[in-house]
Amino acid sequence: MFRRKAEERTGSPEALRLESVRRVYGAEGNQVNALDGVSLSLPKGSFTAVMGPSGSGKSTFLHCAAGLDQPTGGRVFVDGEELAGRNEAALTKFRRERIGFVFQQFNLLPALTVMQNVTLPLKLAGRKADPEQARAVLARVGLGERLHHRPSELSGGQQQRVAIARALVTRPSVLFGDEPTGALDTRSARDVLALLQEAVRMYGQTVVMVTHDPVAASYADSVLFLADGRIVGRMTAPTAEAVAERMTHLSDEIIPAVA
Ligand SMILES: Nc1ncnc2c1ncn2[C@@H]1O[C@H](COP(=O)(O)OP(=O)(O)OP(=O)(O)O)[C@@H](O)[C@H]1O
Repeated sequence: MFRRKAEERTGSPEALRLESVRRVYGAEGNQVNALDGVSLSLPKGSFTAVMGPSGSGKSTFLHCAAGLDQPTGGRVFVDGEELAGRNEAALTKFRRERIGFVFQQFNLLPALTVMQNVTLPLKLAGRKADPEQARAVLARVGLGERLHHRPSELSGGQQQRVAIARALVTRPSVLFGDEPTGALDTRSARDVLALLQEAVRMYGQTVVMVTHDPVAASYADSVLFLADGRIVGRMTAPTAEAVAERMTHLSDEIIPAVA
Protein backbone atom coordinates (compact mmCIF):
# COMPACT_ATOMS: atom_id res chain seq x y z
CA MET A 1 0.00 0.00 0.00
CA PHE A 2 2.85 2.37 0.87
CA ARG A 3 4.62 1.43 -2.32
CA ARG A 4 2.21 3.61 -4.29
CA LYS A 5 4.43 6.44 -5.40
CA ALA A 6 3.40 10.05 -5.24
CA GLU A 7 3.56 10.56 -9.01
CA GLU A 8 0.60 8.24 -9.43
CA ARG A 9 -1.51 10.98 -7.91
CA THR A 10 -1.15 13.71 -10.53
CA GLY A 11 1.38 12.51 -13.08
CA SER A 12 3.53 15.59 -12.42
CA PRO A 13 7.22 14.66 -12.20
CA GLU A 14 7.86 17.66 -9.93
CA ALA A 15 7.14 17.45 -6.23
CA LEU A 16 7.98 21.07 -5.51
CA ARG A 17 8.50 24.13 -7.69
CA LEU A 18 9.27 27.66 -6.61
CA GLU A 19 9.33 30.51 -9.13
CA SER A 20 11.01 33.75 -8.04
CA VAL A 21 9.63 33.48 -4.52
CA ARG A 22 10.10 36.54 -2.34
CA ARG A 23 9.12 37.12 1.26
CA VAL A 24 9.50 40.57 2.72
CA TYR A 25 8.96 41.17 6.42
CA GLY A 26 8.37 44.49 8.13
CA ALA A 27 6.88 47.83 7.23
CA GLU A 28 8.25 50.12 4.56
CA GLY A 29 11.54 51.70 5.51
CA ASN A 30 12.30 48.78 7.82
CA GLN A 31 12.04 45.82 5.50
CA VAL A 32 13.87 42.51 5.53
CA ASN A 33 14.10 40.46 2.34
CA ALA A 34 13.95 37.05 4.02
CA LEU A 35 13.58 35.35 0.61
CA ASP A 36 14.88 37.28 -2.36
CA GLY A 37 13.83 35.54 -5.59
CA VAL A 38 14.18 31.81 -4.92
CA SER A 39 13.51 29.49 -7.85
CA LEU A 40 13.89 25.73 -7.82
CA SER A 41 12.40 22.49 -9.01
CA LEU A 42 12.64 19.30 -6.99
CA PRO A 43 11.69 16.01 -8.62
CA LYS A 44 9.57 13.40 -6.90
CA GLY A 45 11.58 10.87 -4.97
CA SER A 46 14.37 13.34 -4.11
CA PHE A 47 15.91 14.08 -0.71
CA THR A 48 17.09 17.68 -0.38
CA ALA A 49 18.79 19.37 2.56
CA VAL A 50 18.62 23.15 2.92
CA MET A 51 21.50 24.83 4.72
CA GLY A 52 22.69 28.33 5.35
CA PRO A 53 23.86 30.66 8.10
CA SER A 54 21.47 31.85 10.78
CA GLY A 55 19.04 34.36 9.29
CA SER A 56 19.66 33.22 5.69
CA GLY A 57 15.96 32.41 5.17
CA LYS A 58 15.76 28.64 5.73
CA SER A 59 12.64 28.68 7.93
CA THR A 60 10.99 31.25 5.70
CA PHE A 61 11.73 29.06 2.69
CA LEU A 62 10.25 25.99 4.39
CA HIS A 63 7.15 27.84 5.55
CA CYS A 64 6.49 29.38 2.12
CA ALA A 65 7.11 26.07 0.32
CA ALA A 66 4.79 24.19 2.70
CA GLY A 67 1.96 26.73 2.52
CA LEU A 68 2.37 27.80 6.16
CA ASP A 69 3.32 31.32 5.11
CA GLN A 70 2.39 33.36 2.05
CA PRO A 71 5.15 34.71 -0.19
CA THR A 72 5.15 38.41 -0.98
CA GLY A 73 5.82 37.54 -4.60
CA GLY A 74 6.42 34.57 -6.88
CA ARG A 75 4.70 31.21 -7.13
CA VAL A 76 4.83 27.89 -5.28
CA PHE A 77 3.62 24.59 -6.75
CA VAL A 78 3.32 21.33 -4.81
CA ASP A 79 2.71 18.24 -6.89
CA GLY A 80 2.04 20.49 -9.89
CA GLU A 81 -0.65 22.52 -8.12
CA GLU A 82 -0.23 26.16 -7.20
CA LEU A 83 -0.74 27.04 -3.54
CA ALA A 84 -1.93 30.61 -4.13
CA GLY A 85 -5.52 31.44 -4.88
CA ARG A 86 -7.01 29.22 -2.19
CA ASN A 87 -8.85 30.43 0.87
CA GLU A 88 -7.54 29.37 4.30
CA ALA A 89 -9.87 26.35 4.53
CA ALA A 90 -8.89 25.08 1.09
CA LEU A 91 -5.20 25.60 1.85
CA THR A 92 -5.52 23.71 5.14
CA LYS A 93 -7.21 20.85 3.29
CA PHE A 94 -4.46 20.84 0.66
CA ARG A 95 -1.77 20.79 3.35
CA ARG A 96 -3.46 17.93 5.20
CA GLU A 97 -3.66 15.87 2.05
CA ARG A 98 -0.37 16.67 0.34
CA ILE A 99 2.14 17.93 2.87
CA GLY A 100 3.83 16.28 5.82
CA PHE A 101 5.76 18.25 8.42
CA VAL A 102 8.28 17.06 11.00
CA PHE A 103 9.47 19.56 13.59
CA GLN A 104 12.52 19.70 15.82
CA GLN A 105 10.38 19.30 18.96
CA PHE A 106 8.26 16.41 17.57
CA ASN A 107 4.92 18.19 18.34
CA LEU A 108 3.08 14.99 19.28
CA LEU A 109 -0.13 15.28 21.28
CA PRO A 110 0.81 14.12 24.79
CA ALA A 111 -2.64 12.85 25.77
CA LEU A 112 -2.91 10.56 22.73
CA THR A 113 -1.27 7.18 22.27
CA VAL A 114 1.26 6.52 19.52
CA MET A 115 -1.47 4.92 17.42
CA GLN A 116 -3.90 7.81 17.99
CA ASN A 117 -1.23 10.37 17.10
CA VAL A 118 -0.58 8.58 13.81
CA THR A 119 -4.22 8.11 12.82
CA LEU A 120 -5.11 11.73 13.65
CA PRO A 121 -3.99 13.24 10.30
CA LEU A 122 -6.12 10.70 8.43
CA LYS A 123 -9.14 11.65 10.53
CA LEU A 124 -8.45 15.36 10.04
CA ALA A 125 -8.20 14.79 6.29
CA GLY A 126 -11.60 13.10 6.42
CA ARG A 127 -10.14 9.74 5.44
CA LYS A 128 -10.92 6.41 7.02
CA ALA A 129 -8.39 5.97 9.83
CA ASP A 130 -7.45 2.42 8.87
CA PRO A 131 -5.64 0.90 11.88
CA GLU A 132 -3.81 -1.51 9.59
CA GLN A 133 -2.36 1.40 7.63
CA ALA A 134 -1.21 3.09 10.85
CA ARG A 135 0.22 -0.18 12.19
CA ALA A 136 2.13 -0.76 8.95
CA VAL A 137 3.73 2.68 8.99
CA LEU A 138 4.59 2.35 12.70
CA ALA A 139 6.18 -1.05 12.02
CA ARG A 140 8.21 0.62 9.29
CA VAL A 141 9.65 3.11 11.78
CA GLY A 142 10.39 0.30 14.25
CA LEU A 143 7.60 1.08 16.73
CA GLY A 144 5.15 -1.72 15.99
CA GLU A 145 5.36 -2.81 19.63
CA ARG A 146 4.67 0.62 21.16
CA LEU A 147 1.26 1.40 19.69
CA HIS A 148 -0.50 2.07 22.98
CA HIS A 149 2.23 4.05 24.71
CA ARG A 150 2.04 7.79 25.23
CA PRO A 151 4.78 10.07 23.87
CA SER A 152 6.13 10.69 27.40
CA GLU A 153 6.90 6.97 27.65
CA LEU A 154 9.21 7.11 24.62
CA SER A 155 12.72 8.42 24.06
CA GLY A 156 13.26 11.54 21.93
CA GLY A 157 14.37 9.44 18.97
CA GLN A 158 11.30 7.23 19.27
CA GLN A 159 9.04 10.28 19.52
CA GLN A 160 10.55 11.67 16.35
CA ARG A 161 9.98 8.32 14.63
CA VAL A 162 6.29 8.55 15.64
CA ALA A 163 6.22 12.08 14.19
CA ILE A 164 7.67 10.72 10.93
CA ALA A 165 5.09 7.92 10.87
CA ARG A 166 2.39 10.55 11.44
CA ALA A 167 3.75 12.63 8.56
CA LEU A 168 4.02 9.63 6.21
CA VAL A 169 0.65 8.04 6.93
CA THR A 170 -1.21 10.36 4.53
CA ARG A 171 1.40 9.62 1.82
CA PRO A 172 2.16 13.33 1.32
CA SER A 173 3.59 14.73 -1.90
CA VAL A 174 6.38 16.36 0.10
CA LEU A 175 7.61 15.71 3.62
CA PHE A 176 9.20 18.86 5.08
CA GLY A 177 11.55 18.62 8.05
CA ASP A 178 12.52 21.65 10.14
CA GLU A 179 15.71 20.55 11.92
CA PRO A 180 14.20 17.09 12.51
CA THR A 181 17.35 15.82 14.24
CA GLY A 182 18.15 19.06 16.09
CA ALA A 183 16.95 17.77 19.47
CA LEU A 184 18.35 14.23 19.20
CA ASP A 185 21.54 12.50 20.30
CA THR A 186 23.88 11.30 17.56
CA ARG A 187 22.60 7.75 17.43
CA SER A 188 18.88 8.64 17.39
CA ALA A 189 19.62 11.30 14.78
CA ARG A 190 21.26 8.67 12.57
CA ASP A 191 18.22 6.38 12.93
CA VAL A 192 15.85 9.20 11.97
CA LEU A 193 17.98 10.20 8.96
CA ALA A 194 18.20 6.58 7.80
CA LEU A 195 14.43 6.40 8.05
CA LEU A 196 13.98 9.52 5.92
CA GLN A 197 16.44 8.11 3.40
CA GLU A 198 14.52 4.83 3.30
CA ALA A 199 11.24 6.71 2.76
CA VAL A 200 12.86 8.31 -0.32
CA ARG A 201 14.73 5.33 -1.73
CA MET A 202 12.25 2.54 -1.06
CA TYR A 203 8.94 4.34 -1.13
CA GLY A 204 9.54 7.20 -3.57
CA GLN A 205 8.79 9.87 -0.94
CA THR A 206 10.07 13.42 -1.48
CA VAL A 207 11.84 14.97 1.51
CA VAL A 208 13.02 18.56 2.03
CA MET A 209 14.88 19.12 5.28
CA VAL A 210 16.38 22.21 6.86
CA THR A 211 19.41 21.41 8.96
CA HIS A 212 22.45 23.05 10.53
CA ASP A 213 24.30 19.74 10.65
CA PRO A 214 26.61 18.76 7.76
CA VAL A 215 26.34 15.08 8.78
CA ALA A 216 22.55 15.24 8.54
CA ALA A 217 22.83 17.00 5.17
CA SER A 218 25.08 14.20 3.90
CA TYR A 219 22.11 11.81 4.04
CA ALA A 220 20.36 13.86 1.35
CA ASP A 221 20.85 13.47 -2.41
CA SER A 222 21.59 17.16 -2.74
CA VAL A 223 22.10 20.24 -0.60
CA LEU A 224 20.85 23.75 -1.35
CA PHE A 225 22.80 26.58 0.25
CA LEU A 226 20.97 29.76 1.16
CA ALA A 227 22.59 33.08 2.03
CA ASP A 228 20.78 36.40 2.42
CA GLY A 229 17.54 34.90 1.11
CA ARG A 230 19.04 33.55 -2.11
CA ILE A 231 20.17 30.15 -3.30
CA VAL A 232 23.92 30.57 -3.64
CA GLY A 233 24.96 27.00 -4.25
CA ARG A 234 23.95 23.42 -4.73
CA MET A 235 25.86 20.22 -4.05
CA THR A 236 24.91 16.75 -5.24
CA ALA A 237 26.06 13.54 -3.53
CA PRO A 238 27.19 15.58 -0.51
CA THR A 239 29.68 14.38 2.06
CA ALA A 240 29.71 15.85 5.57
CA GLU A 241 33.25 17.19 5.01
CA ALA A 242 32.41 18.90 1.72
CA VAL A 243 29.25 20.44 3.21
CA ALA A 244 31.10 21.70 6.29
CA GLU A 245 33.77 23.22 4.06
CA ARG A 246 31.18 24.98 1.89
CA MET A 247 29.40 26.30 4.97
CA THR A 248 32.62 27.78 6.32
CA HIS A 249 33.10 29.72 3.12
CA LEU A 250 29.46 30.83 3.07
CA SER A 251 29.92 32.39 6.49
CA ASP A 252 33.16 34.04 5.30
CA GLU A 253 31.29 35.50 2.35
CA ILE A 254 28.52 37.18 4.29
CA ILE A 255 29.96 38.07 7.68
CA PRO A 256 32.04 41.22 7.28
CA ALA A 257 35.51 40.86 8.72
CA VAL A 258 36.10 42.89 11.86
CA ALA A 259 39.08 45.17 11.43
N1 LIG B 1 8.24 37.59 11.46
C1 LIG B 1 9.32 38.23 11.08
N2 LIG B 1 9.39 39.58 11.10
C2 LIG B 1 10.48 40.25 10.70
N3 LIG B 1 11.60 39.65 10.26
C3 LIG B 1 11.62 38.31 10.22
C4 LIG B 1 10.50 37.52 10.63
N4 LIG B 1 10.81 36.21 10.49
C5 LIG B 1 12.07 36.18 10.01
N5 LIG B 1 12.54 37.43 9.84
C6 LIG B 1 13.87 37.78 9.30
O1 LIG B 1 14.01 37.15 8.04
C7 LIG B 1 15.32 36.67 7.87
C8 LIG B 1 15.29 35.16 7.61
O2 LIG B 1 14.81 34.50 8.77
P1 LIG B 1 14.67 32.92 8.87
O3 LIG B 1 14.08 32.62 10.21
O4 LIG B 1 13.96 32.41 7.68
O5 LIG B 1 16.21 32.45 8.82
P2 LIG B 1 16.85 31.04 9.18
O6 LIG B 1 17.87 30.78 8.12
O7 LIG B 1 15.78 30.02 9.34
O8 LIG B 1 17.55 31.34 10.56
P3 LIG B 1 17.95 30.35 11.77
O9 LIG B 1 18.95 29.39 11.22
O10 LIG B 1 18.57 31.27 12.77
O11 LIG B 1 16.69 29.70 12.26
C9 LIG B 1 16.08 37.06 9.13
O12 LIG B 1 16.76 38.27 8.88
C10 LIG B 1 14.99 37.26 10.15
O13 LIG B 1 15.38 38.19 11.14
